[in-house]
Amino acid sequence: MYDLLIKNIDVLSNDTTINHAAIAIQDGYIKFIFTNKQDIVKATAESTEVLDGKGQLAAPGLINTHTHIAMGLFRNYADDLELMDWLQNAIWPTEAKLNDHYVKYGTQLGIAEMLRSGTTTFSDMYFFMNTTAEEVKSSGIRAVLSRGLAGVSPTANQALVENADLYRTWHGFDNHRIKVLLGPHAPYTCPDDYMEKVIALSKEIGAGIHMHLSETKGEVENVIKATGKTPIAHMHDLGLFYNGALAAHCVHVTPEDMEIMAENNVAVAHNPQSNLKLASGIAPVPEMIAKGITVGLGTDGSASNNNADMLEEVRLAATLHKARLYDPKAIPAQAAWNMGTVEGAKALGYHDLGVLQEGYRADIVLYNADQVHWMPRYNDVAALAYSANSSDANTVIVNGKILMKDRELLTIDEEKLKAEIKNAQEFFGHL
Ligand SMILES: N[C@@H](CCSC[C@H]1O[C@@H](n2cnc3c(=O)[nH]cnc32)[C@H](O)[C@@H]1O)C(=O)O
Ligand SMILES: [Zn+2]
Repeated sequence: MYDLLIKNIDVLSNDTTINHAAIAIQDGYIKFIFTNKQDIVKATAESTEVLDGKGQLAAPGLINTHTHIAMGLFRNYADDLELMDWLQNAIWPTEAKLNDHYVKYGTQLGIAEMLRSGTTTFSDMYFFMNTTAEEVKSSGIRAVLSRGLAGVSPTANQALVENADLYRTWHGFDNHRIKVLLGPHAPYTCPDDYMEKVIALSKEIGAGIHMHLSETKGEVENVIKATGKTPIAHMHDLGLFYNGALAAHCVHVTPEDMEIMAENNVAVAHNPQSNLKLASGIAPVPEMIAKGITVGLGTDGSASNNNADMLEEVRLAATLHKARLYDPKAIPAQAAWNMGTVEGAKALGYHDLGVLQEGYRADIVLYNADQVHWMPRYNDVAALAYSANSSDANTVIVNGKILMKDRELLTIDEEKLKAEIKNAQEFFGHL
């Protein structure tokens, strides 16, 4: 018996489209991809639920490797500032007014937006994370959660306790639909003695690391001034990478930094839109990939993007580096698509996610490909990277469960959500 069969469907598996296929899902995994008609007839009779995928393309769900998802609450709140000005003068004073109630609806807003645009996994760094975990649980999306840890904050030690609790409560939930990392925020908010506590806690409980690193020129210059080393080299010397890490941004990294990252399994969350908008720069992604570093894509928070649309990040990853290097082959469509899917999965420690293949986790997006901007259908990966709209995502499945069907969210009450976001806007007001 299969829990779900998607039939009459074109399936994007790695770089090829399998036409007229059927995907059989059992216990959250892709059990079979059938192409033989008789097999499909048989599987139809053996399935609890059958979806007709006519006119649609099944593709792996997008994987957002770096965000602060509840920051959707601050979308279009303070724009056109550079990182430190934006954080210190706009965002942090406003975040001081956050509580569980607002984070609940901010998280729901982000999850609704991600599901609607074909994202099935996100990696978050924020606070009030137990609330975020509850929203992940009830919405059915996949998430890797970390509690942002700022050593300079008055709640620095309490934050460590919260992150450890988050790990103990949620890590591994629902066959690893939820995982937990520690979230030391950044070099400029985490002094060395605090990083030592983070590393000790990581070793004690076995949790991995998610940190902003080498985001701006100013950050790198300040760390060099204080320690004589780049942020990557300094964190390496402190022992942060003893078991790999997920590093967000890595815009300003040297060839020596890249060697350290490659040798120590430091994966990168590349956030091209946020880096452009905060005027941080362009990360040397082709160079990092050439060194063997795993690079995934992220949106960063919706206050610095200003949306959670991963297809935009795929498109930017595919185009930005071409122009920077005057090389159309710098990041081909397939490489950008892989960064948005299977490479992102690897960066988050999932090795059976991000490709539609037997034995892989059933996180699947059905795109409505029967539209003029998809035609002609020479190359579906190129269509996704260069032509598709994220709203072409029609049906979304995570862990074998349908979370959006024909553009209707099945686990989120959108009308209530919109009303709550209006209330939040009134509460936070203007700067
Ligand atoms: N300071 C918080 C915890 C930090 S959560 C993660 C933080 O990252 C911030 N953030 C969002 N985008 C970026 C970015 O691009 N670089 C650095 N920090 C960011 C975000 O506003 C949030 O404050 C506390 O009181 O416990
Ligand atoms: Zn960030």
